[in-house]
Amino acid sequence: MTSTAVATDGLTLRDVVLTYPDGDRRLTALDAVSLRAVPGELTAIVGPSGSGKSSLLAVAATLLRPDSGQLVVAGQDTAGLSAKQATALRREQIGIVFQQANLLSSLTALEQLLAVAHLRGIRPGRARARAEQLLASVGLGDGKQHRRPHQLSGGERQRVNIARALFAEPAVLLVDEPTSALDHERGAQIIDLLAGITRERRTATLLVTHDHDLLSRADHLLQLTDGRLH
Ligand SMILES: Nc1ncnc2c1ncn2[C@@H]1O[C@H](COP(=O)(O)OP(=O)(O)OP(=O)(O)O)[C@@H](O)[C@H]1O
Repeated sequence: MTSTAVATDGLTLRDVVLTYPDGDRRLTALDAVSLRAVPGELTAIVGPSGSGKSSLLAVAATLLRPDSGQLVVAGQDTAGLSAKQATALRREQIGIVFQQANLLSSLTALEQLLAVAHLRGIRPGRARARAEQLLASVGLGDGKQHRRPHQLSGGERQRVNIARALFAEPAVLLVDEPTSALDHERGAQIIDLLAGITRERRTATLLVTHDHDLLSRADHLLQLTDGRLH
């Protein structure tokens, strides 16, 4: 089956069902979930532990294939994609900010971004200029780009994480509990940063969170309960 281009940008899920094996039955983690995240807008999903938030992000990131339903990323229907094609789509169109900044302990902030550039085969000179510009845009311009993770605060590490996710200029930005490891003030700064990035870079941003400050900054707010979206 070949993939079909669909006249829609951002991210669309339609009637997505995801189940996991559960003994001799199946547990329904996502129950006919439909949503649309559009460029330039921040869509937040809130839900209790076990409601399916991580599962939803994993499907949106093409890391898990749903049992049924449709996922469209930047106009590309993912249904017919091979694993290799899905990886290529993820690399080009999707930025993922995980809950814990998964930074490599031996690399400086700048090198974390250059490692991504290397994997993508981007010329070192060009990559460095872009990495420096991106780090400056998330507030890490003043020499902090040469620090290693242990020399940065939790909020600064999260900024590196965000800059890294933006390296490929993704159409879709997926964010998992970005403020969970931060105090109130640092969390608020990260929220401002994500809201600004969404508007300025026109990313279709989908984030899951418990943080009520974050929720108040979202353009759209959806509630997930037992795998169903309201
Ligand atoms: N790999 C798996 N195998 C079996 N069941 C799973 C698996 N991953 C998640 N589940 C179940 O699917 C449901 C949704 O889990 P998910 O991790 O998506 O929820 P969540 O809202 O992200 O929870 P939390 O906030 O605690 O991270 C839960 O009932 C969970 O136990």
